Amino acid sequence: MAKEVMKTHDLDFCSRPDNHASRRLSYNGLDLVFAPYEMRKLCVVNLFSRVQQFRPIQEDEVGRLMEKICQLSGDSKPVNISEATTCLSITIICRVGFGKRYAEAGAKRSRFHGLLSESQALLSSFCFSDYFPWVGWIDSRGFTIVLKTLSNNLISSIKNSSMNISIQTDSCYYRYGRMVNVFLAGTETSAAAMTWAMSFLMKHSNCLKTSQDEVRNLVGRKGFLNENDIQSLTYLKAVIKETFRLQPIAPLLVARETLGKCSIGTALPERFIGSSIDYKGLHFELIPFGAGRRICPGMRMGVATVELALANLLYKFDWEMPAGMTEEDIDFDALGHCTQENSSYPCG
Ligand code: HEM
Repeated sequence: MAKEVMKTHDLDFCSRPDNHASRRLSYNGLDLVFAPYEMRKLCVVNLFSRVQQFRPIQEDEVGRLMEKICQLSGDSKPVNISEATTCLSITIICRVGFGKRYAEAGAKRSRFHGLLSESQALLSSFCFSDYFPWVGWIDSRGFTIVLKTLSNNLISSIKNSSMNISIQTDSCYYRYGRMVNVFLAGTETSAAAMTWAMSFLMKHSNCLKTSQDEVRNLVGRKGFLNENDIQSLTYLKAVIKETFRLQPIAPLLVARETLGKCSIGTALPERFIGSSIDYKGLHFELIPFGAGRRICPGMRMGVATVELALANLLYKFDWEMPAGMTEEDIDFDALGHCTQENSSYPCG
């Protein structure tokens, strides 16, 4: 693959619609090249589609999250769902992809979290920075240090396994670029989906009650829902689809402007009960993961994380708005963003 450093200005990004084109991101001569085909192969064939590989990890991490929330609720502290779900997504991706717990990355962990937030914020304001290049780019060096450690683990585990993937070692930045892309694509998306779904349920208390009744009646006193239990949760799955319909994650994370006002109907998960409409790219009424050749390669993993976490959050805890707030205060037109400074959720 041809690699050239783009220096038109400090920040440059190139993405062509061609399916096999590379995506290139440069900062001060540091070249990150994303090759969609290889990235898909990394995601789909080798890592994130191996259900048996990520299931126990997801269950373990969701279990740890429940324990953390138990502690917070025992101390009567509010839970920052956005931050808790971001920690959950990052930790699962680190463990599945790199065999390492995000929480065990020590001092680098919080730096890593900050870098992800920064890069996400920057991608969201992408057009703005085209016009104002002085806004700067994510701390690429910081990202490189963390991802170097993580991706070296990944590379040794791939080399020691029977996975059929060729690792290019000619440019370490080339490799890290692909890692950054998978991280950005896989963490904020799943976390945003969980946060929106919880916000939806908090705003619609009748849906919250129906979902909770379904989950609790199904498992009784079992204590924890696993992947097998999830398959029978018809109503919860409908709530997740309705959340995808009302708040399609990817277009909301990357800024878009609509040409006109449009109405998307009332919030009603029941519309999906008994309906064949699914999000797997075959029904264009609902395509939160895209469709066709470029459909999200992390769809199964993303959905599995969202379903498992939500089911257990609803099973284990009774939820209410923080003191002084009502469901009318939940604004579905805007997504609040949590920063490191105001975070209260202890990761790990
Ligand atoms: C609920 C969670 C998620 C949602 C809503 C979501 C949504 C999307 C969407 C809409 C796209 C663009 C598809 C297109 O271009 O037509 C995409 C691409 C992508 N997603 Fe996801 N995603 C999620 C989770 C994940 C996870 C967990 C991973 C990886 C572990 C992942 C990895 C990727 C990658 C690598 C791409 C780029 C694929 C390409 O360019 O060919 N996603 N995702």
